[in-house]
Amino acid sequence: MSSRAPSTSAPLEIGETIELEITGIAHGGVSVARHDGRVVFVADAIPGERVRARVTDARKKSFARAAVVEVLDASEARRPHVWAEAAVERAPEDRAGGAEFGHIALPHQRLLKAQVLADAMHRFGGVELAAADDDELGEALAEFVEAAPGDDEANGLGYRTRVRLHVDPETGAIGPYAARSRRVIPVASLPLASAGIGRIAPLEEAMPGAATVDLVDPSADDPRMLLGLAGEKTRAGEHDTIRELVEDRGFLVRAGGFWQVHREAPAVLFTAVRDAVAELIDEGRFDPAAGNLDLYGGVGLLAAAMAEAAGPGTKVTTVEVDGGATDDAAENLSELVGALAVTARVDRHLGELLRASAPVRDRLRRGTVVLDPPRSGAGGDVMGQLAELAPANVVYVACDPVALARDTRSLRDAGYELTGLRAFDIFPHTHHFESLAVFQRG
Ligand SMILES: C[S@@+](CC[C@H](N)C(=O)[O-])C[C@H]1O[C@@H](n2cnc3c(N)ncnc32)[C@H](O)[C@@H]1O
Repeated sequence: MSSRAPSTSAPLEIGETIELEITGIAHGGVSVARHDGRVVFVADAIPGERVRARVTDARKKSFARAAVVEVLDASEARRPHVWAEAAVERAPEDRAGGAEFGHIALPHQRLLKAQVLADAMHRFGGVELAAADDDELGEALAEFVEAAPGDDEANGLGYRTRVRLHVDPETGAIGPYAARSRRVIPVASLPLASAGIGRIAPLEEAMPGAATVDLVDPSADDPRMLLGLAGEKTRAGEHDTIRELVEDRGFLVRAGGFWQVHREAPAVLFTAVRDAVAELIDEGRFDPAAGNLDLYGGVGLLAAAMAEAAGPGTKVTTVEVDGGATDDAAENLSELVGALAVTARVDRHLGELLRASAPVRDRLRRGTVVLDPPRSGAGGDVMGQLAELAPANVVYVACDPVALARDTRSLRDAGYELTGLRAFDIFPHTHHFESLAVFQRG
């Protein structure tokens, strides 16, 4: 027999306006409140506020969604939104998406991101961030998520070197989607975008027949616009190679391929991985001649960071599913004599390595794996393969804290210890951030 008490929640109607006390932050850029015992995820609020919010989704029994329409008691961290077209003064359905923390002071955004990471690690990873008491934990969390260079001075604006806009199929109008919807919102400006993108963004034009407009502003090339046509299968910019600079190291990248969106993010992550590997070297735990891997390697940025710490002869194989990116990785890593770029799905490649000879398996066991999976994380199957491969160290770069926490649980269950955790605010004014976790085999 079920021991669950019957729900006493009064039904909520979409469009209804309710008053809410905002009690916390959730993963995904929304705050948490309760209404008649039911959880409500609230957009455009800040924990500690009292707001009036319009119900935007009430289909689920367990929770509803709402968006702030009036702030009754404002948080001290509330600021005028950095993007007029995303502000609470607009109707929720007319607010541009992609800057869901733009109404929050930058240091407070970082505190909320640290709370999300700590909560995810506690709930899904079984890891507690250590502190003597709540005050000390609060102070540690406030400093935990590191700012990218220049962001405090620029209030976190003008950093995006990649922006995707969408085309309204009816009118041809161009703009971002509204939050949690596929409605195109025309906007007058893109405050998070770099100046180069600002110059070429066709915000006042119409492009009937196009589906997407990708704007790219490389650090060592001119900005460009890539049009995705409705119904077209090939990805725009698949064959167009551009040049990026990280410190003084050049990288070839496909214009439509993966590259971090924040101007400073490649250098931030390159340095963080280089430093993590340097620490492993100091501890005598890194073997440059071992079977080192850079999984989900893109154009080889993090393999290059590993070699920067351990020397150009470091053996490292970068594994990436996108053949164009691997071609660029081979070129980008060509001066590193120990580096190899392989086009493969990570699970298939690890499957092959698990069938390799005993000496190869031994080299892999002595190795370090850097992995930087997409938002969904590496997942149970790949983590199981990694556990079987049993490398000495794992350096995990993560863009989703919950996926990182789940994969952390898998590694801990396989006998790894989490020995380092950092986080980087490389997506100001959004809820996104990047983490770096270091694990050592026990
Ligand atoms: C977050 S990006 C990281 C890229 C690179 N480490 C960097 O810092 O530029 C993730 C990469 O994983 C690739 N990818 C996604 N799924 C994959 C899979 N199953 N196997 C191999 N690569 C995959 C994507 O094409 C993308 O280049």
